[in-house]
This record gives sequence, C-alpha cells and structure tokens, in this order.
Amino acid sequence: MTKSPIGGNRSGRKLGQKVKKGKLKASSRRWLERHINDPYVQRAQLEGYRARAAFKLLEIDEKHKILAGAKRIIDLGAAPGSWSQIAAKVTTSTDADPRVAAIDFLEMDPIPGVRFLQMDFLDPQAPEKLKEAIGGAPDIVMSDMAAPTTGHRQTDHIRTMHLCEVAAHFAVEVLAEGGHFLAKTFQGGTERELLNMLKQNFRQVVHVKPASSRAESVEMFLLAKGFKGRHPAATDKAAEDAAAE
Ligand SMILES: C[S@@+](CC[C@H](N)C(=O)[O-])C[C@H]1O[C@@H](n2cnc3c(N)ncnc32)[C@H](O)[C@@H]1O
Repeated sequence: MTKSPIGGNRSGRKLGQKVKKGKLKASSRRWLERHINDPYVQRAQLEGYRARAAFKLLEIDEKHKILAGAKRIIDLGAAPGSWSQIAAKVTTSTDADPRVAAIDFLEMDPIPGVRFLQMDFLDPQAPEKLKEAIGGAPDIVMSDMAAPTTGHRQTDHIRTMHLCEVAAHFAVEVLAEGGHFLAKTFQGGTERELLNMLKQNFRQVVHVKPASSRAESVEMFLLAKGFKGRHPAATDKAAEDAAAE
C-alpha cells in the first residue's frame, strides 16, 4: 500500500476530489504524480490487486518459494488487502472453508475466504482471536504492518520494529512445523536478539528487498523459513547451535 500524504486515503477518492478542486499542496501533488506514474500501481489496477504491495509478496515468493502448498495463512496489517487476496487464492480459501485470517485496525472490504478482524494486533486479545479465526496451525504468518507515522523518524522506526518483534513471537507460537514467517522491517533495524530467536526456531533467516519496494524507502522484509516446531529438545539444540555461531 502506498500512503497518501493527505491522511491515509487508500481509495484515491478524496484525493481525486482535491485534485479536481485544485486544492492539493505541492507535496501531495508530487505524491500523486509518483503514484500515477508508478508501474506497480498500474499493474495492481490491471491485475485486480488492491495495492501495489501485492508485488512485494509475489516477488519475494518468486525467489524464495514460500506460498506454494500453504493451507492456512495469517496476514497481519492486512488492509487494503492485496496480500490477503493472494493468500486466499494460494490456499483456495472460501467462505465455507476459510483458510486465511487477517487483522488490521483499519477497515477492509471483504475478500471471499478471508476472516477479517478489525482490531489492533497489539491488543492482548488479538492472538487468541486470530487463532480462533484460522482454526488450525498456519503455514505462513506474514506481516506488512507499519506503525502509523508520527513524523519523528526514530519513533516510527522503533514502533514498526516493535510490531515486527511481536509478530515474530506470535509466529513461533502458532506456526505449523515447516512454516514460514515474513515481516516488514527496516534496513539495519532488526535487533540481534530477534534475529537470534528466529535463527533458533527456523532453518533459514534472510533479509529481502524486493524491486517493488521503493529504492528510497528503508523498508525491507525479514523472511524466516522452515519453522523447526515447538519440540523442546529441538529448540534447546537450536539454541546451542545459534549460541555457538
Ligand atoms: C503497508 S499496509 C499493508 C498493506 C497490505 N499488505 C496489502 O497488501 O494491502 C500496513 C497496514 O498495517 C496496519 N497496521 C499497522 N499497525 C497495526 C496494528 N498494530 N494492528 C493492526 N494493523 C496494523 C495499518 O493499518 C496498515 O493498513
């Protein structure tokens, strides 16, 4: 999703009205020009995705093959819904047999096969509600969550890193063995402690910057592949291995 400088408008309707009335500030006009000329925005419209963010997930998948065979997927920070659209397709989720659970504190238009919770993922009740909604261990927990911007770069950075950390701990709590965790992070932002925890619990941990993630953005994705499972012995051995590295 691309954030509008006029306040999180996703549909472009309000923006369109402001353009018509000639009320745009210079920064908004620059944003709009970039948005309109963005090839990923155009492709998203052509291919029926709700956001250009779809291509970040598709590019990561092209290289790292995480989606094929996934039966259940949890999507954190889902609105407006392009990742959930992909998840519903991959899992062949339907309203009668839902296999995708999604959460966002913003509204999201319904997607067939996606159980959507409009709530804050940091709400203490969110993990249980998501588990109930998905109805079984997910093969993928993916998070595109970014904290709402305050204008103070470091604060925004810390808040998004916190979301990434909470998402990682949730993934370790719910994933099926062999499952994957994907989350938005920032360049240079992933804490060593979090990386170590992921290395203990997953076979491979990498940082990815898809081409569709704007070059000027510090956004990156953290991908942890192949969840080792919640076997205490395996976890102890993994911890020893990670500590020895
Ligand atoms: C980049 S957008 C996600 C775009 C989405 N992946 C897509 O493909 O349409 C990030 C989303 O994270 C949501 N978000 C941020 N913090 C959140 C939180 N604490 N709980 C739930 N959603 C959150 C925002 O409301 C926003 O909609």
